[in-house]
Amino acid sequence: MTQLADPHDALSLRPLAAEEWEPWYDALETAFGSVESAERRAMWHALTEVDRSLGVWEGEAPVGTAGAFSFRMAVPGGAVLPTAGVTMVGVLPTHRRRGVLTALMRHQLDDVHERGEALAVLTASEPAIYGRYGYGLGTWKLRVEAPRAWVRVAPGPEDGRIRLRLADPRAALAHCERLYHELVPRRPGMLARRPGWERLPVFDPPAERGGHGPLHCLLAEDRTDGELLGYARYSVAEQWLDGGPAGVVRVREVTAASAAARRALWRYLLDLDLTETVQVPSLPLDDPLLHLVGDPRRLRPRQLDALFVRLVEVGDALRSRRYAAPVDVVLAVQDEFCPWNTGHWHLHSAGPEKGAACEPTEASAELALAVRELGAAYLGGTTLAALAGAGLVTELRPGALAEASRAFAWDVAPWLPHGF
Ligand SMILES: CC(=O)SCCNC(=O)CCNC(=O)[C@H](O)C(C)(C)COP(=O)(O)OP(=O)(O)OC[C@H]1O[C@@H](n2cnc3c(N)ncnc32)[C@H](O)[C@@H]1OP(=O)(O)O
Repeated sequence: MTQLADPHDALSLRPLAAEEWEPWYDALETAFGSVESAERRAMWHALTEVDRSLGVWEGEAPVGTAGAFSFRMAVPGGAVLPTAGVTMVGVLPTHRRRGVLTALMRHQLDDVHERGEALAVLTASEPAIYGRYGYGLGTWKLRVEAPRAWVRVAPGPEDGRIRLRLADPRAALAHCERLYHELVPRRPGMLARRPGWERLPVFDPPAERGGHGPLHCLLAEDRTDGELLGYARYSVAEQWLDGGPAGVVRVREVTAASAAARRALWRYLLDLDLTETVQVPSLPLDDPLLHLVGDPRRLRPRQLDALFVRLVEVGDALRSRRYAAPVDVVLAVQDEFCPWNTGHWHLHSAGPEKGAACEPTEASAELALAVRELGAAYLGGTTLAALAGAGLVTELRPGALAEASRAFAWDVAPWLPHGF
């Protein structure tokens, strides 16, 4: 147990005990000002890793919460690394701005470090909160809302091979999860789902449908041998206006292993009878849908922040990914919250086919940046050059910025497949 330095309260920080979960989660809901459906609460209860859950307590009452999931996340080059997925962070309105969150983050990052996880990630309720703890914005997402009348996918040459079939989402789940897992290493930011997490993509309690019908699962299979080449999950809200039918399609996920399967899935989703609008809450910035439709402007894409990334162990993290181009650079890293990372790091790699080395060094720095900026650039979705343009990375040896920026960038945009 850790006492918090607060002149007025007797606040202590300690891990959660399993039987304290209900009041602990009540405190989290109060912090968010929301009440979840019984089904969602039960799902998060089942997924909570109690030994990674922290509370700040005033006597017996929880006033602050934070948890972590033991994820495995894909990084550039295809390695899938142990990663702490920070979650369930909340402080009661009565106890805000007294350092409760900072105490939770301190304890949590020390714990992540001791566990040997080089990375921590989170999605932020407000992006301004987590930079002070070293989290940088590492992935973005596109939100799309397409008027069906204007957006079409043209047929392609190999479409005859694809057979589309509707299936019960739960019955088809194991089949779809196999394909999902095959594709995880190909896109940085993808999360390999641990046992239990497969319920998330088909989670569909009636209380949360908001006027939509049940979730559907559409399978794209090879007509000749039945091999699963892609799937989509979506729901439809029926709606009738004076002018006629105006249903809304909400696409939760499109996963495809081939261009033909992807085209067939999108052609179906963008041309459902009685619907007028197709909403897609999250797509990668480089999603092929942008190139499949004749008029991408009509998709009305909006770019939003998604995953924040923190390098907890700079050397391990930088060694574990691949680099798009040869790089040999000394980084001066500043990390006030996790000072073991502060110092000069010599990063070198011969390019994407080779591994990388990253060791502490006494050599002169060539590029200076805070750990938050390394987190932002780590998955390859934000360039060091862009960060330097904002004054957040300083070039100390001419040419070092262009060299490192080319190496850190990646040709597949990182993307977080689901919230947590
Ligand atoms: C991963 C996730 O779960 S994200 C969910 C986060 N939770 C929520 O948004 C729920 C509603 N909000 C809350 O519960 C709380 O206000 C929290 C958790 C955001 C902050 O908790 P607090 O205990 O008040 O934070 P704490 O007092 O430790 O503040 C630390 C610093 O962060 C700053 N800060 C806190 N909240 C915010 C915010 N929402 N926006 C910007 N800065 C903030 C504080 O001003 C303080 O800055 P300083 O170090 O310069 O003085």
